[in-house]
Amino acid sequence: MTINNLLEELNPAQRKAATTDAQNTLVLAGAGSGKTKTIVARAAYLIDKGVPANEIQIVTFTRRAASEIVTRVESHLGTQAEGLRASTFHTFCLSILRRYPKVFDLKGFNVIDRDDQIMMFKLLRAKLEDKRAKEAAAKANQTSTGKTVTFQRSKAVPTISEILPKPKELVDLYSYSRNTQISLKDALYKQLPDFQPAYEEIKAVMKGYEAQKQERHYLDYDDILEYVARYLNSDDWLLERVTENTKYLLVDEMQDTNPLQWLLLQPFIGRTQLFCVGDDAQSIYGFRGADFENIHSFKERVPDAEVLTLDLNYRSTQEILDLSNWLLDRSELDYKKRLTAHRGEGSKPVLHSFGNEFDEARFIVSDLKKRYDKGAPWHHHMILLRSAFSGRQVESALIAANIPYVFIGGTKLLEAAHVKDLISMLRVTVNYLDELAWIRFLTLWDGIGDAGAGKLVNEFLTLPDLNACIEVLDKKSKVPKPAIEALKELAKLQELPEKSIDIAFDALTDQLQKNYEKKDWDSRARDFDLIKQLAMRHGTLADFIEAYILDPISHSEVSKQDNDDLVTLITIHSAKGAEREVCYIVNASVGQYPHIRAQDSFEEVEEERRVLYVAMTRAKDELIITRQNLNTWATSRVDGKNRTIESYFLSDVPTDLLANDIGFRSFGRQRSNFAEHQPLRNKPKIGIDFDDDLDDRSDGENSEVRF
Ligand SMILES: Nc1ncnc2c1ncn2[C@@H]1O[C@H](COP(=O)(O)OP(=O)(O)OP(=O)(O)O)[C@@H](O)[C@H]1O
Repeated sequence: MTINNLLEELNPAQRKAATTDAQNTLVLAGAGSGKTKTIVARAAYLIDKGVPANEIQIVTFTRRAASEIVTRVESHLGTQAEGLRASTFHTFCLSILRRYPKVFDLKGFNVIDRDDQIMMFKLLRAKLEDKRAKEAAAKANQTSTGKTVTFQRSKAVPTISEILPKPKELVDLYSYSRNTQISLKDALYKQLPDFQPAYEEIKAVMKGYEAQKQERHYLDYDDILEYVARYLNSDDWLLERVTENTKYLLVDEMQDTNPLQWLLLQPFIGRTQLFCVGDDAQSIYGFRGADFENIHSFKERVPDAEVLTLDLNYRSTQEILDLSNWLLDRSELDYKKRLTAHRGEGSKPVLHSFGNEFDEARFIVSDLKKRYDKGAPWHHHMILLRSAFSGRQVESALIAANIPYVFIGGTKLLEAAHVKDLISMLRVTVNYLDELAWIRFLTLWDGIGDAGAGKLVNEFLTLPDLNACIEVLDKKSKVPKPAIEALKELAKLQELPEKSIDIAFDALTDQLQKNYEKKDWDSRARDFDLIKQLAMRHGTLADFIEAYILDPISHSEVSKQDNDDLVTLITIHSAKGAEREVCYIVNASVGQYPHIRAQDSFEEVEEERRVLYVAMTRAKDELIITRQNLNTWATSRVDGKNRTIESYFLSDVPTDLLANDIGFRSFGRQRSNFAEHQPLRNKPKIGIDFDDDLDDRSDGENSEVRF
């Protein structure tokens, strides 16, 4: 296909965007308005105009989106598109870190993932606990030897686990602080206000975490971005090198970028043509720090920026868009959006209410079956969920009814415990200083506990290489001989990742089977074939490990065959870009949209509105919304800033927007009184603590969380 054919496929607004001469452009693209098509056309247009493909960098949020864009450009331009780069923010930054290691003074680092971080925080908490216990004992000792003894009932000193957030929460807090570029104190205030009294302890743990990362040459996800962002902002040599290879930067899903990502994009302004595409109404990652302002203030932040809008929707019928538009219209935020359906009219959405989740699941299954019996394939149907957990009832109903389905949005394949066990064995062979991988690997074996593993690892850290560690293992540990032999073999074999997986699997299988005996080992074992398929795509073991630590692929992404006829069960956060003929939004009940936990914050409620909007706009022909336990519902109220906070988005949907007469009925079983269910935790007001707002890191040296 020629570029002219491709451009002819676009509507005038899309064409204007794809062929713009503006130095910087923001394309505000409504749901289903052809965002991907426009980015593909933009890249193809630039290449056709003579821009070398390798001067164009496309940045997306998922590896899947990146490879889809490249494949589509290649299908239009063939070899002319060779060298076009599309990657996630993290992979883009990692390639810069790898290319200019001297600039960052980062020879030989290891990327650690969330699980590794959680493990580190666990260990650090334990260390702090130990220290406090020792201090308390020393104090008690002092008192008992003192001259005056007062017989007072002393209050028990709270333990660290009582006063500190859980390791997972600490990881999220740490990451939030870095991604939003706010101080730890502010992040704590926003994310975990109940833990503010433990600020000093939290700070100590975080400092310990950073010291340990440095010592062990670990980089976490946020380091990867922050190193590159800070150095690009301060090292002109680096900026020149990077921008001479990146004359055009195309950014997808701009609404999901956060302040750290903005910091990364900033130095490109003026040196690179920026072409950013996004939809503010689909911004649903605020909880991870995504910042609306990256879109709303684009024009002020980027000189001479041209802002274009795409609002002709190709996906859905007008009735589906009418309901989606209504939902946005009710917001006090101005999304300046009114989607119009290119396809014209169709059928109105329906809203069904049920007494409980079992009836709701039964309805969905029977509705699916009816449609299938009438000739609709399973893959025309998508069931949208709030969270993986909230889908359990529907999932078991699908299983019981023998309906084939794929689940997207659950645990990622490379995050599953048994897979990480195997990867830990491979990781130590890539880098023998990888303490976390050693601990995971060693504690897999019978007879090796945390303490024993810790001792061995401390010794490994003083040794010159992997072979020396293997010798120590052989002499001093309970790791069985075959596993030690396997490690030796793996040490020599770094360029055949799929073979390495076989060797590691053979060495570990008996022990893993034992460890996962009661946890569905047979289905877990099948995952290793999938891992091999992934590994085959990589030239070295190190490459494979790094790629999938950065962006763990989901189980279904690997196992799904294109010709499988399956219903899609998906979390809304995974459903961006997805579309199906028939979509079910499950459990759109009171307390779910907006979620009850969000109901005392205007910003969070608005994000919830956008979650529901993303879900609605996935449907092409039919939108079926189901809910439970509808008895009474609270109406809107007003927050401190006189903004309306809605307590239930669907409390008064105009009946003419729906096909059925929903009639608010109460349902027999499980009656609930909504008023009793509102927790309304007293979150403190959000504001900046200027005392803590250090902003003196212009030298690019320090890529750490601010205290
Ligand atoms: N100009 C066009 N002519 C015909 N179909 C189009 C055109 N532009 C987009 N489409 C179709 O509209 C649908 C939505 O496009 P696309 O997936 O690119 O939208 P999107 O803006 O990325 O959507 P969302 O942000 O909601 O995921 C696709 O099926 C696409 O082929």
